[in-house]
Amino acid sequence: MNQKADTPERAAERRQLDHTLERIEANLAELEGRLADYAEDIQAQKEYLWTSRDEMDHIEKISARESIEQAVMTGDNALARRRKLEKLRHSPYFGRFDFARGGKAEPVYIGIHHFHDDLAGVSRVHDWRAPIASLFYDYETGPATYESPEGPVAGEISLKRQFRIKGGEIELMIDSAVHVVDEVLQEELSRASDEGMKNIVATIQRDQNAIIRNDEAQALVIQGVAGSGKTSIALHRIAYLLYRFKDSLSSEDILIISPNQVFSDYIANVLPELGEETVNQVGMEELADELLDGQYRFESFFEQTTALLEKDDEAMKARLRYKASPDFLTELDRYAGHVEANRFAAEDLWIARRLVPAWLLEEVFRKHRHLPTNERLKQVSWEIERKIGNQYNYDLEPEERKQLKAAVKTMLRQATLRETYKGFYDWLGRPELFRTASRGRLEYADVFPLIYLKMRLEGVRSRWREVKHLLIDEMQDYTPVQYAVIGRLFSCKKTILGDAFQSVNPYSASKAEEIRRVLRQSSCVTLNKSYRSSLEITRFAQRISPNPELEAIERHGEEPAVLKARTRKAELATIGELARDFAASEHNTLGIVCKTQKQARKVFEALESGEHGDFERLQLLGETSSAFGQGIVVCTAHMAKGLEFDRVIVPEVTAKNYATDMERNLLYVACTRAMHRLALTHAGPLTSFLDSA
Ligand SMILES: Nc1ncnc2c1ncn2[C@@H]1O[C@H](COP(=O)(O)OP(=O)(O)OP(=O)(O)O)[C@@H](O)[C@H]1O
Repeated sequence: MNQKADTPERAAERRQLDHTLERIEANLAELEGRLADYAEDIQAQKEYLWTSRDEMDHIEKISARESIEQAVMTGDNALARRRKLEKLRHSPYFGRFDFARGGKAEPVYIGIHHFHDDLAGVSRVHDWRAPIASLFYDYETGPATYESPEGPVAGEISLKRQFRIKGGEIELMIDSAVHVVDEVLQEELSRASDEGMKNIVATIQRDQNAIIRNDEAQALVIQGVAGSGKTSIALHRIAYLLYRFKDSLSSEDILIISPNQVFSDYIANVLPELGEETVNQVGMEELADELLDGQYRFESFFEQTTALLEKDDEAMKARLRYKASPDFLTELDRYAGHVEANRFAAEDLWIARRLVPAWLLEEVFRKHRHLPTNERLKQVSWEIERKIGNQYNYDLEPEERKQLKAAVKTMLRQATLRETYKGFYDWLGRPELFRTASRGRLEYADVFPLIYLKMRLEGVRSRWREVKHLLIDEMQDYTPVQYAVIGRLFSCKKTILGDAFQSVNPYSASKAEEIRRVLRQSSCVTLNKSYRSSLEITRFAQRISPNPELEAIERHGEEPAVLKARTRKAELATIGELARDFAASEHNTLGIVCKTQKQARKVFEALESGEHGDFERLQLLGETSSAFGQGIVVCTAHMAKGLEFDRVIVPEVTAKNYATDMERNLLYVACTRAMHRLALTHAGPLTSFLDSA
C-alpha cells in the first residue's frame, strides 16, 4: 500500500498522527508552564539565599544551595524532555506493528525517542531501543518473540507498517509483509548526502540489529565490506548501550579511537541526533603521545603511508612488515621478560651494620613489578627499611635511610626507554630493523612497541583508565602490538570494526582473526551487504578488489566513467568540467580522491585558480584538517577512509600511479566512497586494475 490516495488505512493513520501530535503539543504546553515555574522558583531561592545570607548558619547555607542544585537538576531534566518532544513534533515515529500476546493485537509505534504522555499516563511511542522495538527490526508478519527484562515474550505480528513523516506530514506509508529490502531503505539510500553521517533508525536491517543489541560480547570485532554500515551500526550500538545500561553507563564512559579529526567531525552528529551526548574521541597518535608523557617525538601514520607511496624503500617495508607480525609481539614479550629479569642487579647490602641479603632485595623488587620504576624503587627502600625495623628491631637514621635509597638506586641498570627499546634489536641480532625517522624522531612503527615495553617495564599513566566501552574504527590499520597496548590499557568492553580490503597500509595491517588472537574473549561478526553505492559503482569497485562474499544492494545509477585525456592539462580540464556539473546538480558532496597529498594539492590548486570555474565551497583536506564540509572536497584515499560523497572523481588512474597492491587498495577505497556517481580520469596508459573494469 503505497498510494498517496486517502485509503481508509491512510485516513486512520492520519488521524492517529494528528492525535499523537496533539498530545505532544499538550505535553509541551504543560512542560513550558512547569519550566517557567522552575525558573521562578530557582530565582526566588537564589534571592532568598542572598538576602538572608547573614542570618543563615553554615548548615543552612549548604542546605539552601543543595535545594537550588536540586531544582536546577529537575529543570535540566525538563529541558531535555522538551528537546525530545520538539524533535518528535516533526516526526514522532517511523514504524508501527500490531502485536498480539494471546488476546487482541495492539498497535505499537516506534520512534527515535520514547513518548510517554505524562498527562494521560500512557506510552504512545516506544524508543527504537526498547526491548519490544526489536520486533520491528527482526520480524515480518507472523509469530515473533522479543526479550523483555522479565524473559522472552512470544506473540504474533499481524501488521507491519513503515512511515516517513516530516514536518508532521505522512510523506510515505508502506505495509511490509515480506522482508525489509524495502522501498523506504531504497529511498533513504538514493538521497543526496547530508552534512555528516546520518542516523539509520528507520531502516536498520536484521543482521545490523543483532550487532547493535549484542550486549554480551566482551570485544565484538566487526569485519564488514565497504559501505556495510559498520560505522553507523557502531554508533547506534553506543546509543543502544547508553539506553540499555543508563544507570551504569554514561556518555563520558565511552571513548572512540578514530582515524582522524575529519572523520570525528563527520560522525559527530549521529549520537546527538539519537538524543545522546557526544562521546570522547581520541586519535591513535594523540593516545600514543599521552602514554609516552609527551617525551618522544615521532612520525605520524599519515607520514608513514606517504613515505611508503613516495619512496620505494624495501628496507622500510621489511621493518614495517616485521613489526606488524604476531612473531614480533612474542619476541618483544620475551625481551621484556629478559630486561625485567636483568635490570636489577641485587647485591648483599650493609646498612647500619646490618645485612640485607641480595635475594631479599631481588624478591621485593620483583613483587612490585606493576609500579612505575621510580615508585618501585621507593617502595623497595621503604619495605627494606620496615624489614630492618622488624628483623633487627632498629629504626634507620635519616642519613642511613638516604644511604639505603642511593644503594637501591645503583642496583638498577639505568637506561632510557629508547635505549632499552633499541637494545631489543641488538638482542634479536637484527639491529638493521631500528631506524630513526627524519629530525631524530621515532618511526611510527616503533611508537607502539616502545609503549608496550614501557607498559611492561615501567607502567604508563592514562586519563582513559575509567573508560567503560571502547570503540575502534578502521581496525585494519592497527598492528597486533597496538592491540596488545589497547588490551592492557582498556579492560572494558570493546566494539572494533573495519575492513581488511580497505587497508591503506598493507605492511602494517590486521585482519579480524589476528585481532582476536591478541584480544582474548572476543567474538567476530561479518557484514557482507553493501548499502552505500549504486549497484553499478559496487560492481565496478569489485573488479578492482574482488570479494566473492560481497552482496550489493539493488539500487541503480549511472555506470562509472573512465575518462581519458590527451595531456595532464586536459585531464585537469575534464576534472573542472565534472566539478562544474556537480556544482549545478542537486548533489551536496563531491570527493576528488587522489593517491598522494601532492597530487591532491595540484588538483586543488587547479580548481582554486578559477581557470575551470568559480567553486564556492572547495576544500583541501590535509593531515591537520579538522572539519568535514559540503561542496568539493579534495583529499587522499587515506583521508577519505570512512567518509562518503554523492559523487567521486579519482584522478590519475594510470598504470604508473596505481601499480602495487597498496595502490590497488587505495584505488578501491577511493571508488567505494561514491554513493551515486563515479568518474576516473587519466592522461597516460590506464592502470591494469581497471583493465577489466
Ligand atoms: N540499514 C541501513 N539503512 C539506511 N542506510 C544504511 C543502512 N546501513 C548502511 N547505510 C548507509 O550506508 C552508508 C555506509 O555506511 P557506513 O559508512 O556506516 O559503512 P561502513 O561499513 O563504515 O563503510 P566503509 O568501511 O566503506 O567506510 C551510509 O550512507 C549509511 O547511512
